[in-house]
Amino acid sequence: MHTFITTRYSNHPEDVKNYDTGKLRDHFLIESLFVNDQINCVYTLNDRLIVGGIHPVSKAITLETVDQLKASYFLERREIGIINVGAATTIEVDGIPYQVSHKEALYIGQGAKEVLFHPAQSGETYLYFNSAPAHKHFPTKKVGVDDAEVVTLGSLENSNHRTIYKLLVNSVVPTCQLQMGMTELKPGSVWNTMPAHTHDRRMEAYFYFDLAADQAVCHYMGQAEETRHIWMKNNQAVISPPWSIHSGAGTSNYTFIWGMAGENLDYGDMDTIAPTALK
Ligand SMILES: O=C[C@H](O)[C@@H](O)CC(=O)C(=O)O
Ligand SMILES: [Zn+2]
Repeated sequence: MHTFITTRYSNHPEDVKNYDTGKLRDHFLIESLFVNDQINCVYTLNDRLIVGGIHPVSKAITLETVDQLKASYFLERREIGIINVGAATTIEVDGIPYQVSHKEALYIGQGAKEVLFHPAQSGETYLYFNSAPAHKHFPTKKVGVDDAEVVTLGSLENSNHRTIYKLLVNSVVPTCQLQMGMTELKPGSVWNTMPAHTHDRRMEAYFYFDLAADQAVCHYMGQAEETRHIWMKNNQAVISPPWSIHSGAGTSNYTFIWGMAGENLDYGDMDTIAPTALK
């Protein structure tokens, strides 16, 4: 057994108003994703997304089923999206090897029985994943940065100049409900997802990486008129309930992975909030 998983419950926004720093962090922050030869994950009851990290070092490790699923194998009733944030490696899906390089994604559809994560030949493998319930099979597909739908948003003047790589979105790969991508902040830009938004139809998880060890990101959550913040370090993730904004400002630039599950597959379905409307 090399998989460790904890459950996080859903939260009512009226309740979250009363959370202090520790309680906010306990409910929403995922501090430790990468442990040698382990899969570490969180099962959130927000759309039942599983958020996790895979770090094979001395041996190949499999995607094991977990008690939360009551399924004979992990992907029996689920789909998964994996993004490599470390050195190039091989992921085997029912015996078929996929080479996944740094910042490339692999979508694996419902029904794949054996998924094997190999350690990198050179360098270290860090794989970040999101998995959502799925009741239909779609083919496994590797998506590189060249296959992504790319948009550049913001400006250096507004400290939010960034490139959004939509990797696992329905124009690139068919999925049941999962959408994932990666946003890179340009040097000198620190704000992500500003103007902020909510999408009550879908929850979201953010994973911050490529952040220097001595720098931090202040992640904002909550309803627009009642925001809270969580200070985060490199390689940490945070859960955003459907009713919450999700935005951050770093003490330097960084990259992050966003992943969503819920009601529709329309990336553009967002209710934008003007910066002046935030409280
Ligand atoms: O619902 C979409 C997600 O929140 C992100 O794609 C937003 C983002 O990467 C950004 O604006 O920087
Ligand atoms: Zn969003």
